[in-house]
Order: sequence, then C-alpha cells, then structure tokens
Amino acid sequence: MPRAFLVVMDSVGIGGAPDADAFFNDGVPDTGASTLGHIAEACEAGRAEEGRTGPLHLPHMCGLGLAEALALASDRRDLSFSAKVRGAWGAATETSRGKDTPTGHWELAGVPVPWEWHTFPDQKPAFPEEVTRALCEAAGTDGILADCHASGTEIIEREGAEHLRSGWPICYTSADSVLQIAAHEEHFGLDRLLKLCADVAPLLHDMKVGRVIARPFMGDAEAGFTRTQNRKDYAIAPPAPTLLEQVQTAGRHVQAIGKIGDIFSMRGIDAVSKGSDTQLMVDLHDAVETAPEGGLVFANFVEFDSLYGHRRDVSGYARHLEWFDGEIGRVLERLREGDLLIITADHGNDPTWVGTDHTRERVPVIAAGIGARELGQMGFADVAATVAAHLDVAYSGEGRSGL
Ligand SMILES: O=P(O)(O)O[C@H]1O[C@H](CO)[C@@H](O)[C@H]1O
Ligand SMILES: [Mn+2]
Ligand SMILES: [Mn+2]
Repeated sequence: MPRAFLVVMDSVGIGGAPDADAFFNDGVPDTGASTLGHIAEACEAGRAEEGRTGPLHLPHMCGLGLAEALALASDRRDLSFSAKVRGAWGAATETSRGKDTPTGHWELAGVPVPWEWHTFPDQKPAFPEEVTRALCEAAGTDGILADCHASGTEIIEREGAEHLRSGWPICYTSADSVLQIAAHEEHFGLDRLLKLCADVAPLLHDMKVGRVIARPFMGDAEAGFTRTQNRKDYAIAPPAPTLLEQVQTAGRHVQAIGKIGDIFSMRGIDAVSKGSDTQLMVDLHDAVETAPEGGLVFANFVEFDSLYGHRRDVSGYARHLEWFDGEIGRVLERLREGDLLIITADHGNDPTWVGTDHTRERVPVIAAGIGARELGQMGFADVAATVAAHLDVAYSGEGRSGL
C-alpha cells in the first residue's frame, strides 16, 4: 500500500502572493516579500556568511524542482536551475485570509478558514479589560506584564527581571491572531503556566483568537533569559474535518512530527513526537523506516520560522535550509516504492523584510514519488487532495488532486 510523507518547512515562502498588499509588517505591505528568493539573493551577494558561505546550496530540493517553483511563484531566478529535476513541482496560493501557522496548515489539510481572525491592536494596552481580568484571575495575580505587540525573545529580556520580582505573567501578541504568555519555568512554574493557558483559551477561542501559546523560559537577569523547548499551543479546532481525520477514518495510521498535534488540536492524529528540529529530523528518518503501509506522516519543522524568520537572521535561515536539504537527501534515498513525499510551507517569513512578523507569500510544493513534472499554480488545499488520492482514501475537503 502507498504511504505519504507531508513535510512543512515552516515559513519557507517563495513570494508572489496575489494579495500580499493586504498583509503588513510594521504598517508596510508584504508586496514583494520572498523568503526563499531574498535569502538566495543575499547568499549570492555574500551577505549571509555567518557559519556558512557562498550561494545557497540546496541540491536535493532543487532536484525536486524548488528553483522552478520559485520562478513560477514570483518570476525570481535566485536559485540556479542547474540540477536535473526528478520531482514534481508547483507554487501554491492560499485563499484563507490569514498568514499564520494554523491557517496555512488547515488549508494544506483541505480546510480553508471561513472566518476573520481576531488580532489585537498594536498599542498598549493591547488586550481588552475582559481578557486581562481573565488572565489575572486564572494566574492569581494583580496584573500582567507587557500587554503589547512584541518579539518573544526581546520581551523576556525586557520584562524577565520584573516578572521574577512581581510574579506577574508576561502577556504579549503580534500581527498573528495570538495571545502568548511567557513565564519562568521554575519561579512561576511550568505546570502553572500551562494551566493558565488552558484556562483562558476558551475565552480567546470564542473571540476567534487562533491560539494561546505558553512560552516558558529559564535564566536570570545576569545570565540572560532563554526560552525552553516546552512551548505549547492551545489552538482553536479546525472548522471541518481535515485530511488527517479522513485518513484516520479510513483506518490508516496518522503520525504527527513537531507541532502538528497542537495545530490540529490532536484531531485525526494517532501518534505525536516533539522536540528541536534536529530531534524531529531523527523522528522523520525513523518514520521513513517504520511508518505502516497506507499511513500518513505529517511533519512540521518550525525553526526556520521561530529561530531565523522572526529574528530576521538571514545567515541562520540559509544554514538551516542547507542542513535541512542535506537531511532530505537521506530521506529520498530511503523512500520505498509507492511512497509519496511532499515538501511545502505554511506562509512566508522573509528574514530580509521589515518588522518581525510573517510575510504573505505563495509556498513551494515539491514532491518525490509521482514522477518528474510541473504541477503548476495550485491551491494550498490541492496538497490535501493529492495526498488523499495517493493514499486512496475517501476525501471531502477542498482542492484538486495533482495526480
Ligand atoms: O516572537 P515570538 O514569540 O517567537 O512569536 C512568534 O511566534 C508566534 C507563533 O508562531 C507568532 O505569532 C510570532 O509572533
Ligand atoms: Mn508557521
Ligand atoms: Mn511564526
């Protein structure tokens, strides 16, 4: 029986979104943003030399058609076309009006988001009284810290010491539909932070705020504060059954690697593993060996986004792409007859762009196991329809199969 591996490189957009002018970073429209294109351009110009050097080198993904996908999405030729293409490639456009992670993943899984997400204004206080009251009540504190738009690494540096002194949780947001709560794992307590997030999540979900995210950290004012791996997202459930539930309903096994479990509120998922991208890559290699016939493995590699995109770190992003590409080479060697591998992304996060938020972009869809051909311009949901057709399971979501 066929198996499918769906791998999301979080935030690796390829530009060209037709509605980029309706999305913003610091008030500047995302028009012209291209995560992969601008990284490749910077590498070529010698502006991404920390811990790596020279033009962006992604031989395995270019072998599947990544450079062609980039050209198709936004007419950029920053990646060389020298590799012979052995895969199928396309450029996917999102219809949902959100450039966040759940929105992108749900549409990739066949369920576009029908509602407008609620975001908080870029002002202080960012949160309405009702939310602040609920936070204080659930935390047992007289107030909250931050209460503004912020970058997560910067806000713990700024408010960490005051958090240790007052015990108040650090509550912040971004251009995404999120309420993030940062608290010290030991002083505030990890379990207490997770319970706080779980307690306020229903109120936020009712307001159509997509996620409440626990952001535990460690450290002190002298040594500095660092986030830990214990991040947890409390997301709204998808509005309709996704590809995952339909694969599961067909009696097949669905394995989630990385934050997929959180993004889909564990719906349609049989097994989940979490950790750093390095650990998740070990899990992906293992899954290629062990995933049962007929099963779906759905992986998300978040560090492109969290460590490099939001931090606007071009060299770091390029390094991670080159590491990832090398690992994908090993995955390709181990795929079996009948396996489908699709590599895609959920939105952009151009590290050369203004601001620190995601960028509205098209995403690459490159595939091994379905021949060498152009899939062309497609929708995010076509990815789900293609996986369902390959696995031969009944599918009622959006999209058209590329098979
Ligand atoms: O700056 P940090 O805390 O990493 O926040 C980022 O992570 C959030 C969720 O992915 C996004 O909304 C973005 O703001
Ligand atoms: Mn994402
Ligand atoms: Mn992000």
